[in-house]
Amino acid sequence: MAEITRERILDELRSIIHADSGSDLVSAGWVGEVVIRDGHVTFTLEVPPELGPEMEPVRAAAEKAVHALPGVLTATAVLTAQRQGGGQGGGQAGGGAPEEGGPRGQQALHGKLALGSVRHIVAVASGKGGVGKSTTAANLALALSRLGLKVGLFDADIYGPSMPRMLGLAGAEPTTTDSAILPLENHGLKIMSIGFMVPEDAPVIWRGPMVIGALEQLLRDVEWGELDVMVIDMPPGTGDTQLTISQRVPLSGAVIVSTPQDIALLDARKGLNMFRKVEVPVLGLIENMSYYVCPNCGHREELFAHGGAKRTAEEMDCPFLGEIPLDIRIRETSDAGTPIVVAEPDSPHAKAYAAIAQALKDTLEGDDGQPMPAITVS
Ligand SMILES: Nc1ncnc2c1ncn2[C@@H]1O[C@H](COP(=O)(O)OP(=O)(O)OP(=O)(O)O)[C@@H](O)[C@H]1O
Repeated sequence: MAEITRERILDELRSIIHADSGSDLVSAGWVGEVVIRDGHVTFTLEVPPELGPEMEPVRAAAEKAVHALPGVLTATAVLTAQRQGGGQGGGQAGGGAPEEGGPRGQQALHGKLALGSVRHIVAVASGKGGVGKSTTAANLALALSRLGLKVGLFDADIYGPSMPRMLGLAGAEPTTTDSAILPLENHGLKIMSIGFMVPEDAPVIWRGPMVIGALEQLLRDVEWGELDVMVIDMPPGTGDTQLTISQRVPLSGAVIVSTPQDIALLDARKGLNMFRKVEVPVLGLIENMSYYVCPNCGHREELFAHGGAKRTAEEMDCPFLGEIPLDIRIRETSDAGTPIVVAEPDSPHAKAYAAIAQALKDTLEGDDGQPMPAITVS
């Protein structure tokens, strides 16, 4: 089978001419990201915003041309609007404040999404993958629900959406009406995940603008109804995608999950700085896999220099929300689709999540117990 390369695709796109300007797509500088994976090609066309509406036929022609290349199994072209001043660019969250319009991938995304009937939106984030962010997000959402709040959980972890499995909804599909997608419901939560919409192996080929477009569409089109809190399980890391979500979604604040090890804490600091840069309040740090208690003898072992997150929180002048032990029941219950907060509500682990949920609720509602208005950042 012929090898598909970026060059081969660009060559093909040079044959597509935009009639008005007489320029081909590559020379015009409109071809953005090109992702090739096992014969599946996805690319973005980043065009000046004023051309947007008339570019659909060009997009379709480009998609068809690339699809026709030998060895290409599927081709997807995504149209997105250039930021002011050019179509190319990029940058990482750590690389300075985003300029007007932000880094690549958020060009068409000025302003915040309006999620009118959702009172507070809280992002659960981590500087790196595998620290237990999704497990924490699920249990925290469930613990908030057990405090009497109406809670939604939005799984934005496009690189590995785990909520369908973790919340007992693997294989489920959301219902759609003419104008909206209805969230699924289980364990008292309203749940939406990118994992309900795409085949399991698809998310990894989505990058930058594609990710943002898909997430925006989901957030906008899902009929959440009235919610006290929406918990967003963020994609791990601190790159453009995370930054754009933080800028586009009217977050009340963010919670950062870290393990106690130094390296994870370094990443947690990056996460903290990312949210601060875009003026999203960091509501606190949670230390996951903090310690281990032997179920037989009750001996407590601090495997990874427990307490690192608390120290980091102090150093970075951010609240410390609490610690969750490393325990096989936390993993087993999540794997089985009924997280520990629901499966074993009286266990010390469920109580640890409950305490964090209470602290979070208090912060969101203000010290006097009165609901405070959602913080939005313009
Ligand atoms: N406190 C804990 N005790 C035991 N196992 C845990 C705990 N927290 C998470 N795990 C397990 O660790 C693994 C990774 O957790 P999880 O998927 O929540 O991480 P994550 O940070 O969301 O990862 P990613 O963002 O990379 O998808 C899972 O198998 C989960 O069950």
